Amino acid sequence: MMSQAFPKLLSSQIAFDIARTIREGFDKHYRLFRQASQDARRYFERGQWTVAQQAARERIDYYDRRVQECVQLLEDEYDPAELTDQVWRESKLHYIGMLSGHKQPELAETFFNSVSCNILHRSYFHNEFIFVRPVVSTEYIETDEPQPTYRVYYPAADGMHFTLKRIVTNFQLDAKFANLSRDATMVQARLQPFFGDELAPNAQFHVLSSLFFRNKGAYIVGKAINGDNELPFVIPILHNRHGELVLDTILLEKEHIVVLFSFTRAYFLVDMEVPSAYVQFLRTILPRKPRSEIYTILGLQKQGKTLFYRDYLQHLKHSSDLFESAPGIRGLVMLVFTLPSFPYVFKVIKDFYPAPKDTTRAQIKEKYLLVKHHDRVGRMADTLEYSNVAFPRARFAEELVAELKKHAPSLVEEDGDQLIIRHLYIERRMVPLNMWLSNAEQAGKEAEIEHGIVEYGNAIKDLVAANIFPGDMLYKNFGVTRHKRVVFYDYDEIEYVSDCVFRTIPEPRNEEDEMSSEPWYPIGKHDVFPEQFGKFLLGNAKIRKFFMQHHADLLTAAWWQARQKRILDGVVEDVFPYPQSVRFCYQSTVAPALPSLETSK
Ligand SMILES: Nc1ncnc2c1ncn2[C@@H]1O[C@H](COP(=O)(O)OP(=O)(O)OP(=O)(O)O)[C@@H](O)[C@H]1O
Repeated sequence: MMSQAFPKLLSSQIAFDIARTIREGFDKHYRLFRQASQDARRYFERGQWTVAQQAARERIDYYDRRVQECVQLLEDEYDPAELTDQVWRESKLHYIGMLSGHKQPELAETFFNSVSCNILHRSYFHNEFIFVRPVVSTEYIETDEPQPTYRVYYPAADGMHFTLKRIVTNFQLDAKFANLSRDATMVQARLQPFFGDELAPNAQFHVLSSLFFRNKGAYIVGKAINGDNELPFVIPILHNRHGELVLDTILLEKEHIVVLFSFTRAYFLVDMEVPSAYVQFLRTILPRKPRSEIYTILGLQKQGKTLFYRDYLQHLKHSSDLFESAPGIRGLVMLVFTLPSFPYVFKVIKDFYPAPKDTTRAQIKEKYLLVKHHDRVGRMADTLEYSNVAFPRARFAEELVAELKKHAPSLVEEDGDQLIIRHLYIERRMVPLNMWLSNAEQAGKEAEIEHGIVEYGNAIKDLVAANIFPGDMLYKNFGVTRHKRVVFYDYDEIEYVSDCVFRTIPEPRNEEDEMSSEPWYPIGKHDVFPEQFGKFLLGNAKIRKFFMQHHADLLTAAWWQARQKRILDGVVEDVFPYPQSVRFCYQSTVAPALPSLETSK
């Protein structure tokens, strides 16, 4: 039904000017956002890894900066008294008009919300002033640029080998391939079971026109079609140790592709004129991934956050279960709750922390921000940060309300039938590793215990490669994902590996030292004694067995010191977002002909 307040005429010049200022603010944002992806390509071509990492980090803040700039412009220009409800209502309508023919209308709408909500007080949030739902359709938006969103190739007409090479050369990377023909042969061999000996008349490849850049890789994303079958694929392009390009593998397993786009990784840099078209394409290869997560992994995290919130509100409407404390050991600094029917957890920073925690809310927020900006290497969960979230009070278990009021009174407010939480983080729910291990133990599943421990050690090693020391390494601080990967989620004690001092415990000087229950030697603020990790981690005999078999090195200061030295030497480590076993250079038949990427740092 049309709102009664819908204006017949748009009469306010201010409303028009505000809409134009916001649109110009958004267009500037998106221009810079695309520029970052174009720069990423150049850094990749030249192998400038440190610069690339830095630029990827900086891009995360572009959005908030542009919103702030825009808010500032409007606040400088107008008296708050001029910004009446009528003006905002008209601004929104002008804005809708300005988005006709726009290539990123959904993002521009979100930008409007960000700016207007920044200026308006919360109690003024009103459906008529912001975009609660998308108004402008993103269906069938076509790019005006010479290259379409995806290119189509026909191997039956052009030959499979030629087509595969063409797919790669069409990206026109300004760097030499070591031996593209050899790599294309490997790709062709992996695709052989899909295409068989005779191609169907409709055999084709659809390949997204822009490369996906992240860390030291560039990824070709597409799908193969043959008859009624579709096969999504991703081809990572890397540098070998001579700085030449190689196709490292072709990922065809659904699980490998899903994990590549996981919420535990840094965002990709992809140059897209029409992002919604990329999202639509990616949904065909990742059908279970919500659109919110796809936008996020493409670096459009504000859009991801907006869509997530819409999904969440809809879920809330269509469910009836209660929010309750998350299963597992309660945190000392975070109060964690969940809605069983919804696969996420909500984390609130408590007001008080018992010893030995020595931190503040500001420091904890800083650590979460650090993780947001850092390469999460597939081992740290991404978090969405929200302010002033209104929950229906009736959906909260009484014990949970009591816990919230007890542990975070400053953040919780009851307002009629709503419970408002002033600040929280939302992240994907996992099975806490301590629970996973004890479930496996009870069920007598040794292989699962082994898997959990191997993954746990690998998670720590990947984090270390990314210069992250988890601080608190207890199993309860790690979770197991749907894909049975172990991921870290407790960030309040995180440190950079480069800032730590890894030490061996000194030999006791005398009998008194030996008998002392407290350390007799001085301990610095950043000192870490890896020999002591065993005390907390190896109480269980089965866990101990597997740990010592696979990760005994984690218990020696020497291992940590060696890793730290590489970081201080400026080495950017390779962390592969797929198993080593699928890499072409691991295929014994061709291994001698390929350069070893293990050493290509
Ligand atoms: N993403 C998640 N999925 C499932 N459970 C989670 C998740 N994050 C946290 N939890 C649960 O909440 C508990 C506390 O979370 P977290 O470790 O983040 O809090 P904390 O206060 O920082 O903990 P600590 O006292 O170890 O510092 C975990 O032990 C786990 O049981």
